Amino acid sequence: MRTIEIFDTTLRDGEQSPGVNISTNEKVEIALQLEKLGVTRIEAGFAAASPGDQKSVAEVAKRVKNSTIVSLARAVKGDMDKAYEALRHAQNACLHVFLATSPIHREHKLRMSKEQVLEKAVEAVTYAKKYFTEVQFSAEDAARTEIDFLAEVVEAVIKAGATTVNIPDTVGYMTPYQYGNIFRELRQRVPGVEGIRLSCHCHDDLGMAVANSLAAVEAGATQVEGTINGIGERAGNAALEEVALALETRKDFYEATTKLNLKEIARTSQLVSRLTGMIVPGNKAVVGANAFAHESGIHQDGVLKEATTYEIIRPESVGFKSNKLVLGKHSGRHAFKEKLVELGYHLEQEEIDAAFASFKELCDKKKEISDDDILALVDGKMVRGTEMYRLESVQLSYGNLSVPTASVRLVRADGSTCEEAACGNGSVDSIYKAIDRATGEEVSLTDYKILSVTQGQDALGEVFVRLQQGDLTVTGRGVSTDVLEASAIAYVRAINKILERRGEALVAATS
Ligand SMILES: CC(=O)SCCNC(=O)CCNC(=O)[C@H](O)C(C)(C)COP(=O)(O)OP(=O)(O)OC[C@H]1O[C@@H](n2cnc3c(N)ncnc32)[C@H](O)[C@@H]1OP(=O)(O)O
Ligand SMILES: CC(C)C(=O)C(=O)O
Ligand SMILES: [Mg+2]
Repeated sequence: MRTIEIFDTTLRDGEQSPGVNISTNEKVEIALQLEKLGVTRIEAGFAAASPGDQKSVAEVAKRVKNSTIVSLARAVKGDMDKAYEALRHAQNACLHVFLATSPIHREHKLRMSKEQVLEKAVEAVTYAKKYFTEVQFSAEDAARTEIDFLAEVVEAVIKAGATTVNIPDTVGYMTPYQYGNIFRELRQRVPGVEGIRLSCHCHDDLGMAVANSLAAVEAGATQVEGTINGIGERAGNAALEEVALALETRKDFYEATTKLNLKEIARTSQLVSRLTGMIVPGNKAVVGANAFAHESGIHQDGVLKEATTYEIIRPESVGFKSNKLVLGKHSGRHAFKEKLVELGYHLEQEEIDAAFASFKELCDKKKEISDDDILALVDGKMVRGTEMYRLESVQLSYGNLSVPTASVRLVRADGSTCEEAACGNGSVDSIYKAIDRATGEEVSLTDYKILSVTQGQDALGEVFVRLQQGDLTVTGRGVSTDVLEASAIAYVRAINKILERRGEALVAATS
């Protein structure tokens, strides 16, 4: 049985999903969960992309001990230097340098000849090897590259010291048969290929990312790259949970498996979904809400008699399990903390205390507290850096014949308060106009979603907003039993993120 290594790029390619942007603290939270899931490599970001990305890679590198931390870099010395700086504290680090090799990219994007691409790839790997033992080279758009040239590049970068060579299907163009053949050819023709990791990286433009990754494994790939829930640029990347479950469930066929702790899959998927705002569709394989639900009578009858009639994966094997701890009004801090650990959180005492206080408040409003309630609560209370504003109160005057008017009171990081009122086209609009006035920020609301986190009349509502200010796009999430309060919390959080990006929150807190 071969062991396939898992390279997770949720924090890099996953964050390239349009509209997604994850703060440093959120990235650390996801990375710690990925470490628990047992991924071999975590691509924490693209350090040269922005100071924020460099900081995120560095923070993840400091906190994660059992997975190798990777930063992406172009074949540019400045990019590699920034990656080196960010990865200095990692227990195990890997530089991931890429350069496109396909004719389309060579001609139109890089404007380089084959010879120049070959020379630059070798030069980049040689430079990276001065600082890193582990260097991964990716031939971007490898799948649309002439096979002779691709083999030449792979051979040259191996000679220059690359320890992993990745063959991405950057634009999701391949069929499984074609993609597998590339790996077969490279295995046959490239000297030295048996001594390195050969990696696949698939995109889902034609819905074949997972099938292509599995075809690569069949043809000799030793590492699979992808993201949790398949998030990523355009249609996304190969969903790692699907790859892992396909290998596990069909190891009779693939004769390969991963070292993932599969029981952590549900938790990881939920965490990534919450922190990115990318909602997992109900029918999504492995982690969708319906993945283990049976609707029709004949199926229900079969499952009641013997689960394997209609279930090829046991829900418990991927971490969908029944509650062991039932929390309520009479629970104390120990049980609460235990529940947080069970749900996959690694919170500081300050964060636990804040979440526990809200939990007790919620107990007075709700009879039963479900895991989803706790997840929503904790997520809302996670301390994410210095927050410039906190919503203290929101009041609304509304009637079907009058103009809605809202007043809000915000508390600044230094303890001072600001209060404003405004009219709007609807309740939410008036709240948002009042917050704009109180903060003095001009932003555009580009997305607004309401979800019910839990069920019943006393359900928690979750609001997700996306705001734009100039080039900045941020998201915010708020949870409350009242959707208008949740709307206000989400909006204030998004504004805090804008301020954090502009560096103002930090200045305000330290001045
Ligand atoms: C397939 C992938 O997922 S690749 C990763 C994609 N991810 C990202 O691009 C996110 C992060 N990117 C960024 O923040 C920015 O693009 C930066 C900071 C890297 C570069 O920004 P800018 O200097 O403004 O350049 P811009 O993005 O407009 O253009 C990219 C430049 O890099 C060049 N380039 C692209 N890939 C590579 C590479 N692998 N090695 C060297 N140069 C490259 C392009 O040809 C272009 O060069 P040019 O300016 O001489 O025409
Ligand atoms: C940077 C590379 C590996 C990439 O994401 C791609 O080619 O899709
Ligand atoms: Mg990619």
